[in-house]
Amino acid sequence: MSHKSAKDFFRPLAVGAPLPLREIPARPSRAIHFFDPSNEKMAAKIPGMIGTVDVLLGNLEDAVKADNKVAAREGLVKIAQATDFGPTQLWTRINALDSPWVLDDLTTLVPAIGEKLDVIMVPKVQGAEDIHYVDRLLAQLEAKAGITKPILIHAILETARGVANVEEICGASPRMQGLSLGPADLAADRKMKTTRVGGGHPGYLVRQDPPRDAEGNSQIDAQRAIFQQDLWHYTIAKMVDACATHGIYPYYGPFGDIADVVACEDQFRNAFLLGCVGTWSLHPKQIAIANRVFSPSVEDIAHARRVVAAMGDGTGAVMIDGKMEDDASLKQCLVLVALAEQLAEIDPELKKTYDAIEVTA
Ligand SMILES: CC(=O)SCCNC(=O)CCNC(=O)[C@H](O)C(C)(C)COP(=O)(O)OP(=O)(O)OC[C@H]1O[C@@H](n2cnc3c(N)ncnc32)[C@H](O)[C@@H]1OP(=O)(O)O
Ligand SMILES: CC(=O)C(=O)O
Ligand SMILES: [Mg+2]
Repeated sequence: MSHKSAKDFFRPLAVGAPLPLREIPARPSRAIHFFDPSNEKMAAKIPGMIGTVDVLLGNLEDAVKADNKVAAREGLVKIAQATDFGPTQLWTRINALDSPWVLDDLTTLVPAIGEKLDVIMVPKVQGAEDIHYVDRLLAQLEAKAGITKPILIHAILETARGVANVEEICGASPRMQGLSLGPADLAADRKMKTTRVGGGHPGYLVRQDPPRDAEGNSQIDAQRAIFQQDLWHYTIAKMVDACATHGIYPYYGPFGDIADVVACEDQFRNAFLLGCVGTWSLHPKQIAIANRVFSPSVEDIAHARRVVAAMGDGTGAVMIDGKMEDDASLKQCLVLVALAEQLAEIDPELKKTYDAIEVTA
């Protein structure tokens, strides 16, 4: 197998294409809000959402009817050309690489709105070869269109082979911005016996051991606590490790039970705690949930700042509220403090909230 030299990653893949980035910027992306550009009612709401959400994503793939694929592509071009997105990023999800639409998606979008597109999400990525294909094609199209900044690639992890190859996918190109979990297609591809778009399942559980009677016999019919387990823990953890290794960003994905805002918040928070930087929003009501969950809480920032202040030069150990803090807990606190600072730069309300926190001794 031939490998590129390390330096090859910093050369464009087409003469005249922009130089690849050496670091992926840590731009806030708590919610990636999906809209169907062929749905006129939905599309009309998009300009008014700028500044209320970190990322707006024009979706061309699943959830767009086959008859509307061209209208969605053209609708996205129209919206992007007519709109100043200000602080909000513009992403798209193109059709799958084996579909009849994807080539036209790329050859239309890059020349028409390539300067405005921050990230292209590629669905059903199976391995590095899929990223290499998009990488080279983007370079050719960028060069031809005179695009000045490289368009980044985000892969959806939604096939068993994609999960098995997650490391090579993350490292396949300097364009790789991040990964999202695609729980619906992944469940189907793995032949999981679920019927949902993300979230939990009441059947996936662990039950408390049965109590025993005086003779030591198990009382299996007794009332016992059950603990629902997280179907996605393994994949999200694997994704987070692969992204952290490669300096790119992991995201949860869709939560299809739009009405269940409580379980949605739980699922998002599990992903936040495990290391994800954001999630998807399918409906306007999920944006506020994502923004809340993926912004560190006042309590966490208050505690983190206390640890930072108490740790001085960052070495040694101190006791705070009966707990030992040292270099390693300080590093965790610094992750939260850095995230809060980054979010405060783009979110004035959050800045006020974080500025008002008093650091106690
Ligand atoms: C597994 C995967 O691939 S997940 C990713 C693909 N799926 C998607 O992208 C789905 C995107 N979301 C949607 O299509 C819709 O939100 C649906 C189908 C889930 C629900 O749509 P509706 O039944 O119309 O929702 P609802 O009636 O609550 O909508 C309320 C308002 O919000 C608007 N709205 C709904 N979703 C969105 C959205 N994603 N963006 C902007 N506006 C929206 C509706 O147009 C409606 O406007 P109105 O008040 O002026 O009539
Ligand atoms: C996110 C997505 O596309 C899926 O769950 O299949
Ligand atoms: Mg999918």
